Amino acid sequence: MKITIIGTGYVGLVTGACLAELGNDVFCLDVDQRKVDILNNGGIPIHEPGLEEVVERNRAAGRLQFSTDVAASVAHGDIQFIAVGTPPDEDGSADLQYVLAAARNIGRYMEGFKVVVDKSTVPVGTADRVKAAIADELAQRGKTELSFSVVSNPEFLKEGAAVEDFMRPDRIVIGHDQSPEGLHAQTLMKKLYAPFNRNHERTYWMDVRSAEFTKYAANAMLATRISFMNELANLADKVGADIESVRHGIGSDPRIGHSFLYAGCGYGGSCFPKDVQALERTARDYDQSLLILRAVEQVNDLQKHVLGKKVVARFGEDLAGKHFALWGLAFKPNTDDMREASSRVLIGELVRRGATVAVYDPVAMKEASRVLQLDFADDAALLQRIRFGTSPMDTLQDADALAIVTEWKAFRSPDFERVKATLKNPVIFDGRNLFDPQLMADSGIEYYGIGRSLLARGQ
Ligand SMILES: NC(=O)C1=CN([C@@H]2O[C@H](COP(=O)(O)OP(=O)(O)OC[C@H]3O[C@@H](n4cnc5c(N)ncnc54)[C@H](O)[C@@H]3O)[C@@H](O)[C@H]2O)C=CC1
Ligand SMILES: O=C(O)[C@H]1O[C@H](OP(=O)(O)OP(=O)(O)OC[C@H]2O[C@@H](n3ccc(=O)[nH]c3=O)[C@H](O)[C@@H]2O)[C@H](O)[C@@H](O)[C@@H]1O
Repeated sequence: MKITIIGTGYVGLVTGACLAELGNDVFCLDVDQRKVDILNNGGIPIHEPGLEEVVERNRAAGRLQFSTDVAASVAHGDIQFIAVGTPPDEDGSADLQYVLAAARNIGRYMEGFKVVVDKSTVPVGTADRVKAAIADELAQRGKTELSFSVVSNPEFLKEGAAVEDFMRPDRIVIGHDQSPEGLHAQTLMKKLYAPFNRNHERTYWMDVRSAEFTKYAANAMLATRISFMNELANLADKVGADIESVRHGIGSDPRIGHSFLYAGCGYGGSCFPKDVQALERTARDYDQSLLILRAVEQVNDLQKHVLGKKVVARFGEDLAGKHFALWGLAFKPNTDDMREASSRVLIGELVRRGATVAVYDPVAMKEASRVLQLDFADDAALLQRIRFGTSPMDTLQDADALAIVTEWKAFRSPDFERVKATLKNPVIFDGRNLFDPQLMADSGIEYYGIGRSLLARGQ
């Protein structure tokens, strides 16, 4: 099938590459000439495991092309995926300017029937606005006889496992209407997704608004589980319980399940923070408040300070003259994405209190350097307090303590004797609960996890 993907970011590039891998003829459009140049020169603008190979293979086979040519992109695909960003506006709502610009472009150039698929995460009712934008452009061209259908097909992939998630989806949610165009769109979407599930056992067909809502409901539920566990972990620290034991204890109930119950130093990324906010904003537009989600957001904002608080409790408010090692910068492992990463909050807190830090991340160093320059644009002196290390061990030199923010595999089994010998004080603040507190105690390391009180072990 001939497919156009509008927006070649995380979602657009993965969607385009994976659909090309299944034999489709895919045209990826982006307004960012730099991105398109990188892709056309055999590079890849993001770090995503396995993606480069899929892109390269399909580009070489002529099934995947990248361009900034809007007219050609509209002419190419019978199905036009909109996968542009929907960042938060100042009031927390999703900023739809990129989605609507993409829609207008389709209306401006289309010459035959198109299925327009909203893959971006968009508030309930956006499909109607996309439809109106396209219809408006067609009216301006005097081409109202041209027909199209707008379908909602939200994406559930996770960064760091995006190719795998796209190729082996738990579910495919498709919202369409019951008009003749909507039913034709359903037929085309069925054909497109047939290789993922021949009998469509994983596809959930629904109306457009429910599909749009499903995406926010999923992210809000996942964020809720995390904030719930984080709040309990903070209490576990006080009452002397171990949140890891509690996690196993509750996760074994199939009604609860084991996934997404890891306490830590807060959730980050481009989606949970913005989607929780956007759903709250939608509720407000309808004079309803989502009390739970407001709490989820507040708990997360506080949780990003939890490591900083533990550092202050151990070393005091004034950290001048103190030096810390920090492992992990990206918001999660296997990505270089720094959006809303907890590391940024901790680094800010340490350097503002006068400390210096040496940081290391297996893949996010370049992106971190770019982002931290923006974070400290108003106070370049603070930026001088950050050193980018060459390895995890390198950061430990002269450090008073180690803080871990991202659970990269490479951090899971360090040589603890060496860690202890290199640090000035054998102190670890572990924001992702990588280590066993008992093992740490036995190794003579002063260990601060999240909700892993040693009291629980009678220490
Ligand atoms: N990143 C993720 O893991 C996931 C993201 N989503 C959602 O997917 C959407 C896209 O997210 P990302 O891929 O992360 O964003 P991104 O920021 O990585 O990529 C968006 C791309 O769209 C391009 N763009 C903007 N306006 C354009 C236009 N008019 N025409 C062509 N290209 C245009 C930008 O230059 C950029 O390259 C968002 O709504 C997000 O919430 C959904 C599931 C997972
Ligand atoms: O809409 C989106 O963009 C995507 O958002 C999340 O994916 P992503 O943000 O890539 O990463 P997650 O693995 O969900 O992690 C998000 C954050 O939660 C944190 N987290 C995750 C799980 C957990 O148990 N505890 C926890 O603190 C992670 O450290 C990370 O900071 C969802 O998992 C995807 O299904 C969704 O498609």
